[in-house]
Amino acid sequence: MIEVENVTKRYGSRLAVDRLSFTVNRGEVLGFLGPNGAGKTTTMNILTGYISASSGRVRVNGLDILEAPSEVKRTIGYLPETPPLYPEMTVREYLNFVAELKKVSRADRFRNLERLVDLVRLQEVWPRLIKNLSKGYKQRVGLAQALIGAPEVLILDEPTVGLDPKQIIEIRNLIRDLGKEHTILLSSHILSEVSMVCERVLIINRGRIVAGDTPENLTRSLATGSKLALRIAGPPESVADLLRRIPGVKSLEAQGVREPGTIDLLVEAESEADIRRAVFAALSQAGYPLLMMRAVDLSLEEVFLQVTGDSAPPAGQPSPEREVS
Ligand SMILES: Nc1ncnc2c1ncn2[C@@H]1O[C@H](COP(=O)(O)OP(=O)(O)OP(=O)(O)O)[C@@H](O)[C@H]1O
Repeated sequence: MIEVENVTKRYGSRLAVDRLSFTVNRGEVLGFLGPNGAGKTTTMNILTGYISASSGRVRVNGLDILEAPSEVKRTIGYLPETPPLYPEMTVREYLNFVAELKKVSRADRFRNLERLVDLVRLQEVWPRLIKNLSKGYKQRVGLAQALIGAPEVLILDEPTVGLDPKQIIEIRNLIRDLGKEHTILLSSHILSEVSMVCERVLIINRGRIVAGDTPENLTRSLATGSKLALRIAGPPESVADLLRRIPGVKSLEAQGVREPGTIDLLVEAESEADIRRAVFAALSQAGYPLLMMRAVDLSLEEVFLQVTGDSAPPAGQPSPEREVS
């Protein structure tokens, strides 16, 4: 649906996007993840025809953006980071105005807008001035303007930035619903957001793609060995000695005491080794009750930091844990 081939963008001597190539398949929700200044907005502006690339090629639905700009623009709905709203207009006036700009025929306009208002849930604020709306509603109006003219592709630049937690959940749910009928490219620097909403993620850093896969595969492929979080009732020294002797155990890390008389440990296994049964058997044989065992995945935060060149995840950001027993 979208083919980006070797796209480079320079601002003077600054290289914002460096030989970027990727495709977005029809019906896919693709996350575009990267730190500030990575080149996300620049890429999106090129895809939507707002700015031109210094070199490279973009095709949407088989059409080259430089050869058929109007057709390509009709296929794409764009929600820039700051939606282009007119504060002195009511929601109704503004969306009618956008429909006019996008040359939606008068006959289709009413039906188009009625459906949109339903979809984006704007009924309540339809007659109100845009300047008086909350940030969450303004973002919905922004989404509605992107959806006018029924484009197949939606390009959303940081759609939840500046929203409160409730508004963020609402907008994410809305994007997930829109993903059923649209091809979506969504940029974000919030890792949990892309893993919740997107089927595939591209991580971009300094204008280049440094990783791309499903969120699950990214976390799996970069994991060096599996980790287990354990809580065991028993004397810390003896428990640690016992665990160290189990074949396949690579390292142990004390996690402190969270329940009196118990010890919490993080056990890292050699790559591919499944040590769960051996851990259970050794502890039960020694009479040390195993109170908790969880597999600990590499978080998307850790993947992101690995591929963007930082060495460790920020302090106080533990990996999400997955219950296995
Ligand atoms: N109009 C411009 N003139 C000069 N440099 C620019 C311009 N727009 C962007 N840049 C630079 O290009 C690089 C990529 O910027 P871009 O806005 O695309 O990144 P981003 O990933 O969207 O970042 P953010 O998450 O902060 O919006 C940055 O170094 C930025 O300073």
